[in-house]
Amino acid sequence: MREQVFLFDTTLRDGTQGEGVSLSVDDKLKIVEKLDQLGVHYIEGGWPGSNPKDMEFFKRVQEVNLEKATITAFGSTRRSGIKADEDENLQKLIDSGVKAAAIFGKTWDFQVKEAIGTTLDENLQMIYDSVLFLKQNGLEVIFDAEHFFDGYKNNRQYAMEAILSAEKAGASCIALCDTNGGTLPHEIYEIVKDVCSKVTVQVGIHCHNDGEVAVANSVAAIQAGARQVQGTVNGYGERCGNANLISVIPNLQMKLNFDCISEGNLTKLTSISKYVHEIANQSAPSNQPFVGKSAFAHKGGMHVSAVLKHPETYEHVKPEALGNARRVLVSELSGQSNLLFKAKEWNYRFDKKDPSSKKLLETIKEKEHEGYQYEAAEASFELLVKKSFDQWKDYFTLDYYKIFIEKNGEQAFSTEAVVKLCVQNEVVLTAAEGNGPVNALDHALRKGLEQFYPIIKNMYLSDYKVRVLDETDATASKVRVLIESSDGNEKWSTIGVSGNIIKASWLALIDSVQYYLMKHDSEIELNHPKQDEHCLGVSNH
Ligand SMILES: CC(=O)SCCNC(=O)CCNC(=O)[C@H](O)C(C)(C)COP(=O)(O)OP(=O)(O)OC[C@H]1O[C@@H](n2cnc3c(N)ncnc32)[C@H](O)[C@@H]1OP(=O)(O)O
Ligand SMILES: CC(=O)C(=O)O
Repeated sequence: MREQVFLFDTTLRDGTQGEGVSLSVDDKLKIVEKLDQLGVHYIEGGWPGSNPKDMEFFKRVQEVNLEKATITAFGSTRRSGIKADEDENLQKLIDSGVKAAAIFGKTWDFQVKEAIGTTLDENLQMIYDSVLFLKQNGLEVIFDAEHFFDGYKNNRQYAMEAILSAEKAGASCIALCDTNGGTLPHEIYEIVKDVCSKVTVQVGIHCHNDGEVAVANSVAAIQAGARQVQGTVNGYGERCGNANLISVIPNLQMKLNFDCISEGNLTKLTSISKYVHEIANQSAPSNQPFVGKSAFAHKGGMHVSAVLKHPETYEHVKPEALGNARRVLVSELSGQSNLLFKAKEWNYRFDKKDPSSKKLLETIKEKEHEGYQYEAAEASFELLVKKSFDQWKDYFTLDYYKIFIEKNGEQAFSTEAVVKLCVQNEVVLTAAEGNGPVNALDHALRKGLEQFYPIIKNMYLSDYKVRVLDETDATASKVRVLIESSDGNEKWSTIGVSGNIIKASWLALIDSVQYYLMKHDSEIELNHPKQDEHCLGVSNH
């Protein structure tokens, strides 16, 4: 039978101790609902004794209907020299209206003396009194044994006395904290095993990631007998963060056969991770294990060839089990298999032996050598594929463009672009102003095209990035321009490379427009008679 591991999420408390992470009450409430839907057992919402925001959270969360999660409030043991019922922090835990509290207490003798400046005996009494007081007021109490592993290594007897004091007072779980995050998995395993043989209540684990082993440490603790795991979504937390529950859960559930959440809910991990990154305004690392965009992205030709035969050749778990997806990247490291995968994705008929597919691979490698990077510009890559397979259609051709930049005395810069195109057999000459040369070109191009293809009014540039490819050539360097475009529903990326930034931008810009028109070809076909040779102009490229 699979054993249950209880999940204790502290994204809303320890997660917000991470630099740059700040959540409003509304943000916290939204995350609570997601965590509950995932099947998390305890959600630590904050520290009521710390600030009015957390107090408001505990008030408002009472109105949220939760299926599974127990909302938990965080605090510390009573201050030294006062009684538990005189301690404001403990009182606020009760006032917060929660059913469970997690309080931290010192278990490292050095910290008792140096950080809180009291005697070892008084600290044991503080732990006992505080747990008992909360219990007597009807709360379930989880005792966070702060710095437990450092304490155990320094003075094992005292560290054990501290947690036994919490157990004696009625704590339901003793969560062993690697507060400084410097302990290694083999030490965690040994120490947790020893503790599990000496306490009768549930043992939990709370790891920080300073040695970059918080997930491994959490897993080791569960293997040694702990049954509650504390951590945060995406590993946010003080300094280098906490154990990332988004990785801990699948490791425990898919590899070690523990139950953490229901099997079906594993597929929610990718969307929950993204959701929390979004709300916390953090960029999602592409290489985040299990759920990142690159977690199942195959680039090397050898890998793709094998993955097409058997995905498990280069995947440790199935991406779809986590709500993620397999991707194949195209680059100078590609083989025919990468193209085969992409062609299938886009419904092209593709034969590895076809000379045009070999030619396409060569073109990609040459272009990448020039500075193109197709893995970041899939729309440009798809256009390249279209060209190779003679499925290309020029929706317009360029005769010329001219750009005028004027700076006149005190006046601000003014920029104007003139574009001459051939569209549907008609010559079109337009001019437009813009904030800068690329913006002016964009406006002039659209002005010329909108009358023929009104649909392009829906698209806009959502991002524009320039990268200097060889900075040793200073202003003569080649640049790579990446443009991201959107129509509010879809996003697509295109690329241009040149020694001239305007030309690189133009190449990326026309790819973006060509791509959008190609994708909506069925909607514009009627307005698109065949071009006669008269007006073909020069190639866009
Ligand atoms: C390992 C962890 O992550 S613990 C959680 C850490 N998180 C936070 O600190 C965020 C929230 N904190 C806060 O809002 C504030 O620090 C408060 C409101 C809790 C306390 O603020 P202040 O009263 O101004 O105290 P301050 O933060 O300066 O110092 C902490 C005090 O708590 C005492 N203390 C620390 N740990 C404990 C403990 N386990 N039990 C009792 N007292 C403790 C310290 O000795 C110190 O008291 P002192 O000033 O008499 O030396
Ligand atoms: C309690 C806690 O957050 C820690 O010891 O790291």
